[in-house]
Amino acid sequence: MNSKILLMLQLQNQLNDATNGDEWTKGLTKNDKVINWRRCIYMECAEMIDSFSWKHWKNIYQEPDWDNLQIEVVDVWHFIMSLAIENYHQEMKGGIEDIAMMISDLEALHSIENEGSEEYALDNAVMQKVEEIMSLSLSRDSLELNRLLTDFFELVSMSGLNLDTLYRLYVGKNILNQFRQDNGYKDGSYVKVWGSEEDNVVMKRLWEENPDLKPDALYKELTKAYHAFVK
Ligand SMILES: O=c1ccn([C@H]2C[C@H](O)[C@@H](COP(=O)(O)OP(=O)(O)OP(=O)(O)O)O2)c(=O)[nH]1
Repeated sequence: MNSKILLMLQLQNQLNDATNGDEWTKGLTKNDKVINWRRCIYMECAEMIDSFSWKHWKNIYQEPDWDNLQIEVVDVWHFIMSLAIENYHQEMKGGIEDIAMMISDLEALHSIENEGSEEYALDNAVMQKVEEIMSLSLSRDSLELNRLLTDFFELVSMSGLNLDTLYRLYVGKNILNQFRQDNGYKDGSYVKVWGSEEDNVVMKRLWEENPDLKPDALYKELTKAYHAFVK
């Protein structure tokens, strides 16, 4: 079984427990808000498309924002794992280990494990892949989890990521999401821009500057950086 996949699923489960309460797999948060992971996926997909200058009438020569695309890919990954955990729970197919095992057998995972992609695909090909993920999540048919995961891993590769870089960015964003929840994200008191930078950018920099940092230490660094700007 792929250990990185298992760890990411465990971290996602913990983040969702902390954000939504322990019973989130039933489809409701502890505040009785309906959870719709498919909607989360297609809305993040729309944000992904915005990383490209897709409007044929505006800023037509602007280069794609690949850094932003990668962050959105990682956001969608949070939601795809959540949907998989919910689906396995609701259809009594098993728990996190079972999902990790199923994912470990996917051909598309092997291709991002082996070849480290550092190349970006052509803009239109990436947008088409994003739209495939969008249409699978918009569909009212029963969930095609294998297809969704396969399309997602293909997108990972097309965005210049591989399993190692996805893993590292995912752990960083997961910690930031937890940090946001602990600092008033739900009630709106959280401040997203720290000085002149967005929290996502600060997290990415701290994480990239210190490759040996452990997730707990990243959380502490975020706390320091936040309190330097936000009292
Ligand atoms: O139950 C939840 C709810 C959210 N998320 C994560 C997924 C994603 O990483 C992030 C999305 O939250 P939001 O849309 O508020 O933030 P964002 O898209 O990261 O904001 P921005 O792009 O402005 O940084 O929160 C979860 O993991 N579980």
